[in-house]
Amino acid sequence: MEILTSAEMGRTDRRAIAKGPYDGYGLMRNAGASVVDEILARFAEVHGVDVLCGPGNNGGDGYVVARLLHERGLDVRVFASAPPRQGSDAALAARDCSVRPEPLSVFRATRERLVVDALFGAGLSKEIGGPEAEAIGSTQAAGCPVVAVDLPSGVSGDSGAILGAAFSATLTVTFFRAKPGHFLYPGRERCGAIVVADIGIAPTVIEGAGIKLWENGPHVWRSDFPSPSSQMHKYTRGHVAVFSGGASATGAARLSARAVARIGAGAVTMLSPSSALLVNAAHLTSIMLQRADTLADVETFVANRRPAAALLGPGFGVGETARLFALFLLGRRKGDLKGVVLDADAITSFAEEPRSLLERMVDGEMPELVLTPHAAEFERLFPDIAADRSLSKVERARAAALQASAVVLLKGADTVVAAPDGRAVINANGTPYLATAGSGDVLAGIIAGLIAQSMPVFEAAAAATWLHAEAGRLFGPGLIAEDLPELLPEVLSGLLGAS
Ligand SMILES: NC(=O)C1=CN([C@@H]2O[C@H](COP(=O)(O)OP(=O)(O)OC[C@H]3O[C@@H](n4cnc5c(N)ncnc54)[C@H](O)[C@@H]3O)[C@@H](O)[C@H]2O)[C@@H](O)CC1
Ligand SMILES: Nc1ncnc2c1ncn2[C@@H]1O[C@H](COP(=O)(O)OP(=O)(O)O)[C@@H](O)[C@H]1O
Ligand SMILES: [K+]
Repeated sequence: MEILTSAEMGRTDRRAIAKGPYDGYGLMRNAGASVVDEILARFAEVHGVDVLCGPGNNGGDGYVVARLLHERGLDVRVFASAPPRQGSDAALAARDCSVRPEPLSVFRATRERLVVDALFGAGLSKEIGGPEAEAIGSTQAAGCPVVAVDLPSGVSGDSGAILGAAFSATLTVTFFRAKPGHFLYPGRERCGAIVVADIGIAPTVIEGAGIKLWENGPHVWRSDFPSPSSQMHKYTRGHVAVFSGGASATGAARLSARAVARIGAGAVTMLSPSSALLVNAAHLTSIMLQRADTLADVETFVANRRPAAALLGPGFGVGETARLFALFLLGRRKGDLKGVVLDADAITSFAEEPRSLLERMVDGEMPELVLTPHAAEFERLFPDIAADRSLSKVERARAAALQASAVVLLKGADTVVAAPDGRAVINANGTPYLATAGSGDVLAGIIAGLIAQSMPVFEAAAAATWLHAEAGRLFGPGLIAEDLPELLPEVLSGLLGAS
């Protein structure tokens, strides 16, 4: 499913109205009716409803909700912060609603009554204050159920930021397509359950509109997902080089290597410094081991063994060696090395001089780069982008992807994956159980393993994020990073259809 910004949704509404069959008020009636359907289905025991209406079209939806619930015999009160603009669709909706509005300033929430929040939706343009903020405070104190129309008022639809104050909804009913603020924190935790209602806008209305943001899921990348063909051998199935850290830091790379293998790459070689060879040898079985202390060692390995993808960073150590190895790998030809995943220490190694990485020479023949920073690593590599508080997480990841000519996977509970061409996904199937040491190392391994199997890099990073989160959810409480690669076969069976 596409995710639309407020501006894109506004354009979509206008196109839909121009195309018909519904005019603006028709869409508003459909929107209100869809909210009412959800209320009746989910809050059957509620008899009293307070509908809070703002001055715009979001308030207009509220008047429709109030009218329909009143016609159903519910005890409905309407509280309006300001009257709708004369001649607007909202004014028509208010006219047709026989429940007389009271001023918002007299509204006091009570535990028994449902609150319908129709103060602001896509049009929220400044911080909430005054009677609107008091209404939010009163509702929160009462602890009553809240159904938000389109978005919980106070949540920015574009960034998920809280503008002053915001409702915490039990249920949010949005229209046609979700907005970034439904998926990005902190907005996401204010939405409660999210329903995307069909209000009679044909999906074809957004064709050609250049929408480049999606909720992450198989629909984004399933058609590029690799499966082995009968003619393949282990090296054509994808060979990945994973770089190990020193003797006391080998576990991270082994987690990555295990994930590379489990996601279906045919062969994995661990490149290990001499100091860690014995530790790695004691722990590796199907994964091959190769000594690599110097750049010359890496050059020889790459020239002779031609891995399809390389992963550098987990447990590797921060410093000159990481920079040297990374820039060497990125200087190969795509025909030899499809992609390079730089994670963790490999990202931090460029903190002092990000330009040597970000402004490296790039042409279409060079390996693709995937960067997988968490928020702190992101700030080290992209301090200016991180400091710009006006940017949403999607915009930050996109700006970084453009600057680095790389796919950027910005981690967190709402991981965003962005490509230099502007395509981006927000991930929504995660679980806090993924916040465990080594979990990111597994994710990086899954990406490298998919790239080695010829999956395009943006799709590989998006798929890896989703699969990693599915594995985390499948295990649930007690999850440690070691569990994640072992859950991939089950997740893959679900995705590909067990045979
Ligand atoms: N035809 C359409 O365009 C449709 C629009 N729909 C609804 O329309 C909504 C968008 O409507 P609008 O663009 O009118 O926007 P809103 O109704 O979200 O808000 C706009 C109004 O609020 C004021 N405002 C914004 N922030 C404020 C603040 N912090 N304090 C006080 N006043 C503030 C603005 O000056 C403006 O008067 C959507 O969220 C959706 O609920 C639906 O009815 C479906 C069809
Ligand atoms: N609260 C959360 N909800 C969902 N996913 C999370 C949460 N916290 C972390 N994650 C995910 O867990 C992984 C942690 O990776 P990272 O920060 O690199 O940890 P490590 O370096 O220990 O492996 C990332 O994929 C991240 O998106
Ligand atoms: K609202």
